[in-house]
Amino acid sequence: MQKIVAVVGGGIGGLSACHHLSKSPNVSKVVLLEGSGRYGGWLNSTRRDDGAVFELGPRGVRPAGAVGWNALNMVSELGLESEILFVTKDHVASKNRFLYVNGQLHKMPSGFGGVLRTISPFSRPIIHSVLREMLVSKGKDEDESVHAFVSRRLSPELADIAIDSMCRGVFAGDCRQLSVRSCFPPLYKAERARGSIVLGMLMGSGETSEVTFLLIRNKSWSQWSLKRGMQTLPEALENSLRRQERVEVHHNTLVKSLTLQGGVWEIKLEDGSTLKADHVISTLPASALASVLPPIAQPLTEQLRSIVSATVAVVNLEYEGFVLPVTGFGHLVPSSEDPGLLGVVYDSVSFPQLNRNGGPTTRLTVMMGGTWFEQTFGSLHEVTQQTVLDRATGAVTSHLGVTSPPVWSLVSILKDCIPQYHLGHWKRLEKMRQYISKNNLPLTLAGASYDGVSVNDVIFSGQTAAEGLVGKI
Ligand SMILES: Cc1cc2nc3c(=O)[nH]c(=O)nc-3n(C[C@H](O)[C@H](O)[C@H](O)COP(=O)(O)OP(=O)(O)OC[C@H]3O[C@@H](n4cnc5c(N)ncnc54)[C@H](O)[C@@H]3O)c2cc1C
Ligand SMILES: C=Cc1c2[nH]c(c1C)Cc1[nH]c(c(CCC(=O)O)c1C)Cc1[nH]c(c(C)c1CCC(=O)O)Cc1[nH]c(c(C)c1C=C)C2
Repeated sequence: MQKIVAVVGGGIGGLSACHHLSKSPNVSKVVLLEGSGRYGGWLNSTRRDDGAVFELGPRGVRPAGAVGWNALNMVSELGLESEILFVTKDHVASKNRFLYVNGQLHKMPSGFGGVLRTISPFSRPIIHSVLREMLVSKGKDEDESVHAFVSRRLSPELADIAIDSMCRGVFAGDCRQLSVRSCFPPLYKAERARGSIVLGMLMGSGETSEVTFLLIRNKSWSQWSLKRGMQTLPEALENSLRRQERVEVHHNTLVKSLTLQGGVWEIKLEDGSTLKADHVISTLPASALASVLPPIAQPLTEQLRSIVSATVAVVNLEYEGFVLPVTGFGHLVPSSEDPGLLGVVYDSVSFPQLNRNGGPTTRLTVMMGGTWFEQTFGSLHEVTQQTVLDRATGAVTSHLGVTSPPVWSLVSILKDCIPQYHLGHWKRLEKMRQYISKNNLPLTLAGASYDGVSVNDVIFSGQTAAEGLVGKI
C-alpha cells in the first residue's frame, strides 16, 4: 500500500529525508512543511553583490568517515560537484588551529613532533598522558561527562584546556555537562571495546567502518564548502524536490499541532488548515516537536523537552587587506579564559574564493555565548546588536592585534541553534524510541537533536529515517 509521508522541518535534515523518500516508488506523496520563509535551517549564507559570501551557520564540512562520504554522495547526485570548494590536508587551514590562553595565541600540538614536546599552554608533552592512558582501567559508568572522561583517562589539564575548547568549538557547550557517550561516540566505544582510547584508535573499536575505504577521491580533503556558500546545498535540494511529481514542498507553513486519529496524523497548520499523513518524519528541534505533539504523548514530550539547545551570537567581519598575525583555521578560547567568547574562525584562510572580488580582504567570524549566553549578554530579548558587535571587534583587537575597524559586519543571534547532548542523552533517546515503538506511533525522529549535530550526521539521520520507513512500507 502506498503512503503519504509528511516531513516536518525544512532544514538540511528534512531536505535530506525528502530527497531519499522521493527515490522510493512505495511512497505515494511526500509533503515537506517548513515554518520559516526559507529552506536550509542553520545553513544560511549571506551573499553580497561583490561576490563575498559570509556564513551564519556551518562554513565547512568534514569529508571523513561513512557519514562524510554519504553527504558528498548527495552533493554529487545533485550535480554540485563542480561547485565544491575544498581545503586539502596539507593546507595551513588544516594544520594550524590555535588556542587563546593566558592572553596569547598558542598553536595546538599536531603531528608526532607536537605530541613529544612540551608545547605551551600545556605543562607536559602530550605523550605522557597518551602512554599513561593505556594503563588506566575501564570506567564503570554507563555515561560520563566529556570532562570527567578525559580527566580520568588523559589528564585534567587536557580536559580543562583542549577538550573544554573543543566542546565549545563543536557544541558551543560545557564539557562538564556534555556526554562523552553521545558527543564523542568513538572515544566511548574505544574504551568499551579495548579498555583504552589509544588502543581503540590503533586497533579499531571492533566496528568496521568500511565506507572509510570507499572515500578514495576525497581522502586528501580536510573540509569542503560550495562556491556560493553552504546554502547552495539546500537550494539544490529544494530545486530537485520541486521537479518531482510526488513531492510537495511548502515554506511559511508552520506546524501548530499533530494529532493521531485512527492511526493517521492530522497536521494542523498556522493558517488553520489541516492535512493528513500516514507517517511523520520530524526534523524539528526536539523542544519544537514537543510543543506540537498531543498531550497524550506526555512521556515522549517530557523527554524531548529535556534536550535543550544553546544560543550562539555570530558576528561576521570583513577587514581591508590581510590583517591576521597568524594563518590557520581559527582559534578557540577555553571557558576559563573567557566564558562568553567561544572562538574566532579565519574564514578567508580556508576559503579565500568566498572573498569579495577586487583587493585583498580578511573575513572572520566571531562566535560567542553558547551555554554562557545569558551570563555574557543577559536576556536574549534585551541584548543589542551594538553590544554584540563591540564584544566581537574587541576580541579581534585583543586576541589578534587587529586595530583597524572592520569595513563590513553582520551580527546574528542564533537562538537555540545547537542541541546539547547532556549526560544521559543516550538513555533519553532509548526511552523516546521505546515509547514510539511500543505505542506504534507512525513517527520517526531525525535531525540534529538526536544522533549528531554535524551537517554530515544530520544528512545521514534524514536518509536513515527515509530508508527505515521505505523498508517498512
Ligand atoms: C553557528 C553554527 C555553526 C555550525 N558549524 C558547523 C560546521 O562547521 N560543520 C558542521 O558540520 N555543522 C555545523 N553546524 C551544525 C549544523 O549546521 C546543524 O546541526 C544542522 O544544520 C541542523 O540541521 P537540522 O535540519 O537538524 O535542523 P534546523 O537547521 O534547525 O532545521 C529545522 C527546521 O525546522 C523548522 N521548524 C521549526 N519549527 C517548526 C514548525 N513548528 N513547523 C515547521 N517547521 C518548523 C525551522 O524553521 C528549521 O528550518 C553549525 C551550526 C551552527 C548553529
Ligand atoms: C567557536 C564556536 C564554534 C565553531 N564552530 C562551531 C561552533 C559552535 C560548530 C561546529 N564546528 C564543527 C562542527 C561539526 C562537528 C563535526 O563532527 O564535524 C560544528 C557543529 C567542526 C569543528 N570545528 C572545530 C572542531 C574541533 C570541529 C570538529 C571537527 C574537526 O576536528 O574538524 C574547531 C573550531 N570551531 C570553531 C573554531 C573557531 C574552531 C577552532 C579553531 C568555530
